[in-house]
Amino acid sequence: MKKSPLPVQNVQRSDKNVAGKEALVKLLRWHFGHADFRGKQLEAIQAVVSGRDCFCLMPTGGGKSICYQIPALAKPGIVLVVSPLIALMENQVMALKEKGIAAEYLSSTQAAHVRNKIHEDLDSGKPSVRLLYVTPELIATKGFMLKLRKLHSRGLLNLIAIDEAHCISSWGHDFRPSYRQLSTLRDSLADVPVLALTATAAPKVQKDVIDSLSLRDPLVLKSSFNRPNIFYEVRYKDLIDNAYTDLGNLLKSCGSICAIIYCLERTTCDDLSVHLTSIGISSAAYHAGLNSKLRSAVLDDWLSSKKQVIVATVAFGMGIDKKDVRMVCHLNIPKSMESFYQESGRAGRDQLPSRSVLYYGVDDRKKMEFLLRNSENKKSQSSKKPTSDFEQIVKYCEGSGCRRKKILESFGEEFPAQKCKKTCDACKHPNQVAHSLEELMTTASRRQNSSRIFITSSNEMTNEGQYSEFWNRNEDGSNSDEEISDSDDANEAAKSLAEPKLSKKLGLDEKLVLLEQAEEKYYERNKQVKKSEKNAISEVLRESSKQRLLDELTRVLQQLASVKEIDSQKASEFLENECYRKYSKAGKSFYYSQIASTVRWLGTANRDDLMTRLSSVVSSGGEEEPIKEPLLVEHSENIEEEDDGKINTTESHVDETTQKLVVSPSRSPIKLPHVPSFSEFVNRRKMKLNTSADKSSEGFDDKKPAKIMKLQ
Ligand SMILES: Nc1ncnc2c1ncn2[C@@H]1O[C@H](COP(=O)(O)OP(=O)(O)OP(=O)(O)O)[C@@H](O)[C@H]1O
Ligand SMILES: [Mg+2]
Repeated sequence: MKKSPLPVQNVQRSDKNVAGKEALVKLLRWHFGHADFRGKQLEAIQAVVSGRDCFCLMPTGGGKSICYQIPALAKPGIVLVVSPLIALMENQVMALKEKGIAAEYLSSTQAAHVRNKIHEDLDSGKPSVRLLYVTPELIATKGFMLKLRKLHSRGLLNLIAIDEAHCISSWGHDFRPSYRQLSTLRDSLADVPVLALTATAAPKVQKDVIDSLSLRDPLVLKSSFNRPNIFYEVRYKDLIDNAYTDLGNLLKSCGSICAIIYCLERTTCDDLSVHLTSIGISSAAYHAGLNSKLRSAVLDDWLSSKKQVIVATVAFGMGIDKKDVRMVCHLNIPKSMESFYQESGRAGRDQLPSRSVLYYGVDDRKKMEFLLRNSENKKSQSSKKPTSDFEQIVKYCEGSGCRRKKILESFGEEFPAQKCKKTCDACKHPNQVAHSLEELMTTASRRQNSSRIFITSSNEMTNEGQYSEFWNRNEDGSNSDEEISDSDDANEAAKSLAEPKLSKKLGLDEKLVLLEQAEEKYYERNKQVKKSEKNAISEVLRESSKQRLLDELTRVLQQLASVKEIDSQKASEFLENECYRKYSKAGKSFYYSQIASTVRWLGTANRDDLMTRLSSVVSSGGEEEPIKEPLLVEHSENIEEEDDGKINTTESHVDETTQKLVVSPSRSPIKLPHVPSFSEFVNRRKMKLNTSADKSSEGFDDKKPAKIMKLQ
């Protein structure tokens, strides 16, 4: 049953010009059912009720909303709340209405008659609304500003609250150009107190917010950003078999808890949600690729605990007030410590023990570096440094020592590790974490070369419009009247890397394909690039191919433990050189195809195959032989693609006296198992995608030669 609202009280004490605590606590208890104020809530409320500007920094879930909701009940007039998301406004207005508090929001998504009703109320002599939620875009319109001035002239504007105020700062992790226009509020409504609220802790953002809103001698309230009820943990993808399985097991071991899983890509959200559902965890995907109806249905199901786990991109969560989220997982590394703090902070808003688990992978790090570098290059005039912000979260994952300390110190807050009291994995299991990090470093150093691919590629793609949205919201978006985007920008960029839809765990193989596709797209759009350049095999591609061969060979040699004679480093160089010599003139597509074919051959090779093909790099156990020129032994089948697309089979052997490769037409049928060429591999995948119904076509179409392969 709804409570009847307490009449609006003028709680300002005439003697001290400070609102009385008792009256404010009474309002809090009556309307919200909380026993007392938390942290700095009371100070913030008293400041704004007495007419002073206030800048309020409180951690996620700290209770910032109360700081403007109570003033709306404590003083006559309207509290104007500026909020960045329609979903967030809806959520809060609904909750307030349920408590019997007269709150409304104005948005272009509402039916005209609803909006008209609110305007009528505002224009009336005595508006009933106490809290009016609006978007920054609406504030920027002349008509609405005129309305605000009128309200103000009638003494009806009590307070202007800017929620998620960090959105005004381009230093912040969630900059919204439309927030910039809020700087005009101070000029137009000079003596209305302004309350800026944020959970963003970076000092440069704080200063930017205060300056941009022209806050006058504001009371600056800062709470500690420590979230003692959250246990922080990092899991290393490179050291576990499958992150999906690991995550599934983790969730299962926790019982039917409420959780949020953040992924970088929409496709991953979909895939992971399907996986979790298949193992009996009720889950749903949420991202900007779903239509708004579906998204609100998913949100409702999750808020009402019909669904246990929501698998989402960063489009999800700002200001969502679900108290009992017990776990927030990041399946991919976030773009900054600020983003991580905000997102992980959605766990445990009820202050009960909760958990943050970040799955860190070297490949993910490279991908994120790639995206950030693109965005940084694109916005070269801007002074922000996404990549250096990113370093903080990389250190969080890759560094030893207390995780909590790292989070807090990145926000300029001193925190001795002893205070953590074993509430992070590094403090609770220091040896285990140190061991994992050691293993990770070994893996990472092996892969160092391949990281260059992404970095180089990102530089090449600087001008690509498709990547421009990654770091911040669209800076040209200001003309889209009240168009509040909750799209997951990172996702757009990632998506273009991730198509066609890939399997759950991206291997180097797929990544190279994606890179190749990205390169191809780039060349297509830059007609001035010469054809010859387009087809050249770059050093970067060669290095990455070597690495790819090395990875596969290492894996194969681990399986075939009896093969001790092959030096994988030399062997991978040998194999790469072989492909290069053969296809350097034909161009990178053929070269690449041959590399892929060799990798697949490695995957099927047995001891004898390896010993035969790699005989030149097999050590005899005594003195090491120098690597011979890669002209020697071919594996018995040698597929060459001719201009007409036919495949000629040749056989080769080494002439013992001359040590030269002798190639002769094949006399015998192919002996080794068929190794699909890269084109066959690609075409088969296309076929699979197109005719998924026809699951029976297992074999490859041998009549279709590799020539039809064209990367795009
Ligand atoms: N004084 C209080 N006592 C108990 N609970 C409170 C108090 N103040 C707020 N809360 C509760 O804390 C939760 C978080 O509040 P709120 O949504 O205002 O946090 P926030 O600081 O705005 O977080 P975010 O940064 O995520 O938006 C809510 O469920 C709210 O009811
Ligand atoms: Mg909030």
